[in-house]
Amino acid sequence: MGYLELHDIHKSYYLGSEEFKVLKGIDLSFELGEFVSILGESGGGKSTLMNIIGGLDRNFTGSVTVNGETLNHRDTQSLDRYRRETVGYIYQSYNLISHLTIYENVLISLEMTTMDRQAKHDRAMQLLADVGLTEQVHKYPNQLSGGQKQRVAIARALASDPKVIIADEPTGALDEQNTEEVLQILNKIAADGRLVIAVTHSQAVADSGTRIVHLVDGHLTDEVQVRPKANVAQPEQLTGFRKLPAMVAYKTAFKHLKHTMNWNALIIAGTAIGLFAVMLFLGLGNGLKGYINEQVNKMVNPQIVTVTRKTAGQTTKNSRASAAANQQGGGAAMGGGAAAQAQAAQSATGTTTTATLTDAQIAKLKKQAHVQSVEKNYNTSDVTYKYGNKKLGTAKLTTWTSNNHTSTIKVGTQPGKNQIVVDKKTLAKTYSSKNWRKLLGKKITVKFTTKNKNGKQVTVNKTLTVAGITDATTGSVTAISNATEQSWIKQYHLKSQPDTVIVKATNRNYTKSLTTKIGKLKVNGKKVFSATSASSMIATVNQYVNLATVILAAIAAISLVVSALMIIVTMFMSVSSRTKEIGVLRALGESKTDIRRLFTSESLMIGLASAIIGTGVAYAVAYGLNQVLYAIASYNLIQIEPQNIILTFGLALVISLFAAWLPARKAARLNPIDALAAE
Ligand SMILES: Nc1ncnc2c1ncn2[C@@H]1O[C@H](COP(=O)(O)OP(=O)(O)OP(=O)(O)O)[C@@H](O)[C@H]1O
Repeated sequence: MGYLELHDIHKSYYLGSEEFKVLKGIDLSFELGEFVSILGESGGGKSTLMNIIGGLDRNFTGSVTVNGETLNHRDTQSLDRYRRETVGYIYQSYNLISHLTIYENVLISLEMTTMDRQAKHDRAMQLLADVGLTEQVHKYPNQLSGGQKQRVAIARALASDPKVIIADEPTGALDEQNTEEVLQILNKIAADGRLVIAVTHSQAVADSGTRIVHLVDGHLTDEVQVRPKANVAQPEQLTGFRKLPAMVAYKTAFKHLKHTMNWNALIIAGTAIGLFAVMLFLGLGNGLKGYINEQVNKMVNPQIVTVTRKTAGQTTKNSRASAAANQQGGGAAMGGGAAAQAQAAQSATGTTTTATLTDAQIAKLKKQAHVQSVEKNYNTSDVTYKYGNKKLGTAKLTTWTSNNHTSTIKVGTQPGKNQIVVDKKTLAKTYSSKNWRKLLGKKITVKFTTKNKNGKQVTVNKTLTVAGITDATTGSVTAISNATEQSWIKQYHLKSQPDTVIVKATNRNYTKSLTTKIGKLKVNGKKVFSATSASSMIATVNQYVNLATVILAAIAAISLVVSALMIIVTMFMSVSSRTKEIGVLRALGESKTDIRRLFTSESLMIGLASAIIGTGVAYAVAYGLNQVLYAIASYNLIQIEPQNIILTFGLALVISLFAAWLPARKAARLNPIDALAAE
């Protein structure tokens, strides 16, 4: 029984429904130690037979037996294994991988063995030394002569220590001297106990082997035993085998990426620009939100919820603001969102009514979860202020609460008992437009008319010390302390119910939920409170900023579609320019998965490089822009956050995987024979 046997092999090609019989019943047996030449005319079916022996062709009838076991041609995996473990190929046109050095060309075959790193290196170097190429190991194939290339191919074929070497016209492209050298090497390989099967139409080449088989018109016609085969004991298998590790595919992909860097650099740059733009817009969105937050929180306390009564229809007619307004027939000069809430609707008759909050309602607010404090806030419109005989102006008077930011006090402090803070623009500047600061510490009189709790008209006329001068961007703030207010209520028997209460949350994180909750609170089945807070305002503004950010980032992301198309084109170009390489790798025993991984990982590397560059540029541009914008806004307006980076890398990953999908699939599905035949 031979080491390798062919039994009744038939093979036909079809052009449409027309059948062309190429092999018409081949029976042949080979022994280890033989160098068999299959001699025949061009078109006689020699290469077809070699592809069947080498496990590249699956569409034939008959069987191939190796070492007593019949090859299962229907099972791709066992064919991959057969090529990986048993067969080594030498081609007429060398078929070296052009972007790998000759050392790497040999190593790629060793990567599917279980040898350790050092052993693989030593074997590759030894094999290259055996074919006289020690000096050339770091050269690329295009830097070698034809004879040298064929010797690299021989070293590669021998690398994984296969039992069978298939050589398809191994000397077809060589001159006489190189032909002689290659034939000597092939003879030595057979003499070492392997089986060498060579296809040739050269009688001279055939004569240098141990046996010649003639293939004519699909039949074996006659056999000539040139000399006896080498008689050596079957050498022990040098190594075990494994599937190609994923890392090797990544490394090979990286080498190819480097090799074609000029073109790939453009693709990477294009994709990086798209990713950079997405990231910058997201960073700008973050920055704007942060800036708005900061600005609003500078003006108002973020823990505060301002609560008033819900509708004018439910008002009581006893508030001081309404009394004053009724008497004097004027609207109050109101400032700030909270104060605006305090003013109820003006009726058609021109009277203003303001709703007040009862003690029971205030108690209900105090009971809510996450409430730290509840302060009464009194607002009185049309209050007249005088310094001596000099009238400073008429303005609303309010009580100082936690909602007033101390940063609004330009000079002085917040008011204590019998003290007042006055607004710079409406009052202090009347005192002196230049030396308005000098009003600080002066005593001024405060006068207004209102109805007391018995409905009687009273005039409040008090002298207070100016403790501070305010300048708030939200509007004019002239305020007394709650202690002063309470003493007036006592002295003049004024109503003690406030028109506004200031609810302070235990933590700014609760402000928004507390605002919503208070707005929904019911007394006697009716919603009674109207609640506003800076947090809910900020949330609304943030919603708009988010919307704008997403739209801008999405527009930028459109450019990524172009990037994806560019990567697809590159990958398709890569597949077609590497078709032969795909055939070689399959012949070496790489599986479809290995080939798919090769292209997918190259595309992923393009995506990854783009994301890294895009992120780097985004950070650099953000830094530069922030330097410029800081001068205007005193804030870093572009803030790239970790989740933006994650999103960008995610996008790059999706794009590159998507772009690689079709080309990698095409590459993996290539028939190894067609791939090897590619020009
Ligand atoms: N994929 C194919 N489809 C159709 N016909 C094919 C195909 N491959 C080979 N043939 C035909 O099969 C026959 C045998 O081809 P094969 O390549 O095996 O011959 P060969 O003996 O190796 O020739 P050469 O010495 O010129 O390389 C030829 O007539 C060829 O035209």
